[in-house]
Amino acid sequence: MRKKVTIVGAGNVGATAAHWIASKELADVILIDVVEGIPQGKGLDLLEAMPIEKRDCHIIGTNDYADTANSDIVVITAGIPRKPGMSRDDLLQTNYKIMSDVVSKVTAASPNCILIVVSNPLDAMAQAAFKQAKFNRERVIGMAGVLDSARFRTFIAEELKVSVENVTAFVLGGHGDTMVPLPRFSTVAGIPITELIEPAKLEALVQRTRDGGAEIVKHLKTGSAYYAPSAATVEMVEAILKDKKKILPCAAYLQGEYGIDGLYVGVPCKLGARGLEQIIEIKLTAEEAAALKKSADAVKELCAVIGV
Ligand SMILES: NC(=O)C1=CN([C@@H]2O[C@H](COP(=O)(O)OP(=O)(O)OC[C@H]3O[C@@H](n4cnc5c(N)ncnc54)[C@H](O)[C@@H]3O)[C@@H](O)[C@H]2O)C=CC1
Ligand SMILES: O=C([O-])CC(=O)C(=O)O
Repeated sequence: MRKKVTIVGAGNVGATAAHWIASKELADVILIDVVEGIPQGKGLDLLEAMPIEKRDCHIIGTNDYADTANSDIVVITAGIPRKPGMSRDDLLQTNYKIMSDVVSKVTAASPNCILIVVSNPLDAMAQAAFKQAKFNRERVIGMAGVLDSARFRTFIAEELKVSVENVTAFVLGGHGDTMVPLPRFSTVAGIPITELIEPAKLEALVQRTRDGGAEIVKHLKTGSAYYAPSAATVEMVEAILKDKKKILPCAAYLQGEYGIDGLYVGVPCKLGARGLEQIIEIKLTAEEAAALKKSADAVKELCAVIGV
């Protein structure tokens, strides 16, 4: 039997994630939304692309959580995106209400699923989902670091005019202005980028990465990025479905790792069939550790506002 992935929120990120999943033939997809007609229309439209793409995935759109029953993975993209002039944190109260509603429904329908949280502000939403779902931390994971690292990799590849395939990068911390790109752990064909890009230029790439979401919002004006975010989400989905044991930067509930306790923050994680299978602790310099702490403190502040 094919695996079943539910995507909550049939908007830009949700529908595009469904597209990537189907194009890679990873699983059957249930697209669910509160708006009537949109998930049904997008789901059927995508299903009708399958003969052309030669992919046997079944896709349906629905407003009924009964259709999502016993999903292997549930991706939550429900919520409002930001507009120019807003920070992700401005979405906190609205998206917290939506997250609470969604988590109670998906966990009732799929008590054994793995939850991947995408809605912003990401780390606080992951924390809210974790507290409400009452799943163990292996089964509630937030998507941000894969996206932030992909942006950093893009900028490095463009700067050095090398294949994106040569570039690896790590971005830790919360998915906000205080995120922590780590040049020391970013490489081109195994060569640390600190050997290849001079410090001032590198700092500019780091800052562009931190502002990567806002850069897209400024162009789009009506919403935020969705191609790279959905591709990043689907890399996590694939790692879990295929039990790849892939190391990816994800938001995970820390219990003492990196000196942080009881909080979702982005760190290197191993993803496999059980979800979050391991948190990798790397030794940070004093400066990197201070930046990570500052980022975690910003997440903690947001969580305190909504009491999670
Ligand atoms: N973690 C990350 O790195 C990223 C997070 N995001 C976040 O993802 C979220 C979605 O972004 P977009 O898809 O661009 O927005 P969108 O507005 O295109 O889609 C959101 C969808 O959620 C639906 N929705 C609202 N309340 C719902 C509920 N209670 N149940 C089910 N569906 C509901 C809406 O009807 C809409 O179709 C935003 O919060 C955005 O900030 C976006 C990009 C990257
Ligand atoms: O910028 C936003 O609001 C959406 C997002 O999280 C991103 O693209 O990094």
